Amino acid sequence: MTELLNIKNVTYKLNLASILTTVSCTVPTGSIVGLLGANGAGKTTLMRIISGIAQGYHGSVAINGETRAADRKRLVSFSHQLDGANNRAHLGQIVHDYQTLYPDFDQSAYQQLADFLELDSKKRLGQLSKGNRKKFVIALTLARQVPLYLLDEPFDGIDGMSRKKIIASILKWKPDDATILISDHHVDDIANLLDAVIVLKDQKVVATAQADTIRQQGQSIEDYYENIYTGGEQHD
Ligand SMILES: Nc1ncnc2c1ncn2[C@@H]1O[C@H](COP(=O)(O)OP(=O)(O)OP(=O)(O)O)[C@@H](O)[C@H]1O
Repeated sequence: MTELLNIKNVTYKLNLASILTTVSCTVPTGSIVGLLGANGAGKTTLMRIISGIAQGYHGSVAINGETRAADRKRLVSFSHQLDGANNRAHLGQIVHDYQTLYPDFDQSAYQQLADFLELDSKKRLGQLSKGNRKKFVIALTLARQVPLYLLDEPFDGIDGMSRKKIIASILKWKPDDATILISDHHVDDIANLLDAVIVLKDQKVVATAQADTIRQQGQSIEDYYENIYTGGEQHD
């Protein structure tokens, strides 16, 4: 399997505080990889670095061999939470803005996802419930046609049935060569989706494993994560 993402010795500080220390890992093309870790472990920060948003780190990040942040930005769709977006804007307007901003935005893919997730484009952003806002973010993120998707806690605040629906939408939509890095606190929610896991703890990657290897050892991914969380480092 070819490597889509290759992170080598990434170290990152913010206001003199260490956030990530010599983080190294790889993600194969076409895989769905869980980025697991407790609150504050650095998952969002690592995604911000991968996507080219966070600057000033040491080490290297390559997506399809591209290491410059400006080049990586074109190759990644990151699930921004629309924090800066105008709450009075209609969803249709925001979709239009995405089309203008991202030439790789696929309107028909968006429409399929939006229909499946029952999003109403006539609603204003501020009228959406927390869960529906998350669904909107997922549809916008997955509608871009890029090699790498970064989904940062896509299910936070979403009810169980909607979670199932979003997971179904990811599986239904996913082209074979699309690669997804997904973070979530509820490991059991995403366990069935995953081909591999990367665990962050104390600023470092403390474990990497193939999901099949974990299952062959008779463990659930949730148990594996709990063992790492309470124990030490483990690598395939
Ligand atoms: N702007 C900032 N200034 C200083 N420290 C920050 C800043 N943003 C994040 N941090 C710190 O960086 C660390 C990693 O944060 P990050 O949001 O990446 O973790 P996370 O694993 O995504 O956490 P969560 O699961 O709670 O979302 C935390 O200790 C956090 O307090």
